[in-house]
Amino acid sequence: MSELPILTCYIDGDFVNSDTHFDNINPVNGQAIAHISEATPAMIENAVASARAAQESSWGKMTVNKRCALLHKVADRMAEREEEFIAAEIADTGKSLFQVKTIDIPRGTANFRFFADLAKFNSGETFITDTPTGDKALNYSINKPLGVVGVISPWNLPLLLATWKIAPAMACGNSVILKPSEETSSTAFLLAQVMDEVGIPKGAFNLILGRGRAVGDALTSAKGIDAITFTGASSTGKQIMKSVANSVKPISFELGGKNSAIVFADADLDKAIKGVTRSSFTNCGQVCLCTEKVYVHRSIFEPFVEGLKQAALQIKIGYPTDKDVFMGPLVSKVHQQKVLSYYQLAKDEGATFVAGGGVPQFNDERDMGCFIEPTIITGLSDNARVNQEEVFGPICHISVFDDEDEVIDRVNNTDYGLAASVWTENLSRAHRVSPQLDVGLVWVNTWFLRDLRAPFGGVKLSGIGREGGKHSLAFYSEPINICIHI
Ligand SMILES: NC(=O)c1ccc[n+]([C@@H]2O[C@H](COP(=O)([O-])OP(=O)(O)OC[C@H]3O[C@@H](n4cnc5c(N)ncnc54)[C@H](O)[C@@H]3O)[C@@H](O)[C@H]2O)c1
Ligand SMILES: O=C/C=C/C=C(\O)C(=O)O
Repeated sequence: MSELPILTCYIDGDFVNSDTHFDNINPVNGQAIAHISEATPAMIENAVASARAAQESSWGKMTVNKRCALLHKVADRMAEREEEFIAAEIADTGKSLFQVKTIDIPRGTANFRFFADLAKFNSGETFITDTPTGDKALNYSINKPLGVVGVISPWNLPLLLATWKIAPAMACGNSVILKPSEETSSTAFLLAQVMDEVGIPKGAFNLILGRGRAVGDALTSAKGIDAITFTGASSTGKQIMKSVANSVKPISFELGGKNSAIVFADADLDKAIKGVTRSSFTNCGQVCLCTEKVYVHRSIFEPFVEGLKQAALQIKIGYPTDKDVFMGPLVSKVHQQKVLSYYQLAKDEGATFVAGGGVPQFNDERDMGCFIEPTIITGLSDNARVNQEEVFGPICHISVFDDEDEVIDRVNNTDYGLAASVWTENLSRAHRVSPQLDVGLVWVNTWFLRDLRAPFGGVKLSGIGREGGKHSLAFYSEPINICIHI
């Protein structure tokens, strides 16, 4: 084995290596930066047994105040090790230092702090009941943990999305087994170190590393898993549904999207151009909320297209830690080839390329990486494959529209239903249009502005259920109603 570090699993309070490894690749230059130890079936079984034991004793029986105090300590320790988390997230994903410092890592700690506070208010309901015989009964409910929760997270916002599930699950008294994406194991491994350093009881948090089909599938089909919370592609969600079907357990799905931005004639044009630049190209377009379809009113179509083109051409692509870099590489060679295949499909479908369409040349090690140009296209129908399928890369298609009802119908013409953004200075229009969009999240004159108390999730192929605030507490709890005849 080379001198590269080995990222191991964390099971029953121990860091456990296996004899199966695969390389962790830096997408900036295609170089291996670590070996990942892939969990074996026996290790997964041990993780489930350990999680069950902890949930039935040390962790599940701990008072909510003590549990939440420990989760605040996790956040404290993550903050102390912030620089390591930043470096690890960049090494795995290639995303810009700006984004990692302002979004990914701060939300990792914020997720723990938010739910460590909120879980103390995870209260039940009480009813005084008039009985048919004229006396009374007291109905009250209490919230119990689900038990052992399998957490499966994606590679695009690795720490943010893993802790968005782990924090409420653990705050509600569940034990968790985290299976992060095989592309991005590093911050999950650091999180396991933090859990260990803080003294989270063994088994309350377990980490199993490895590939989706092998390890993820084993986790979802394992006996002793009481619920699955998953964020990832809709196609994977379908696989997981089949895998858990025989056991009938709660599932929380945050899946794919094919999100639109609508720019009305009365929009603030500069604000809309800046906003759609962010919503199309942030994280190299690898955010489930990113805009891949832009609908612009005919009266401002030309100036908008030109403005977005200039904004795209000014995007600095390069090393994640270089000054002013907005876009690093895509997460992997496989994903780069997938996105480039959609660029080719757009060409084949007859799109006009307003900007981008290829791979930037650096004439250095970065040419071995997974870089790609931010791309703007026009001229395709709404039913073109590029306009129906999720690309999950830095590309958007701009279409012209004439009236409100038309554009609402066109935005809803998709099997997905995650997010949309509406750009208008007309208050009535904002409130009239937003509820008509078949999505879970609408932003007006902004994008990806988050309140952790708000419901987060999608409809149709974009998911099942909501995360955030009381919605997370509800998913990770089992309400029990108790009726006392007075
Ligand atoms: N709705 C949201 O909040 C949200 C957030 C981020 C990403 N996503 C979606 O995720 C996708 C990109 O992420 P990705 O490529 O990591 O998704 P993915 O579905 O390929 O993988 C997600 C996770 O599932 C695991 N996995 C893969 N196959 C599995 C199986 N058969 N059983 C169990 N686990 C399995 C992977 O190892 C990974 O940990 C995009 O479609 C994006 O839209 C959605
Ligand atoms: O790529 C998808 C991003 C999801 C973001 C969140 O779930 C969040 O901000 O809580």
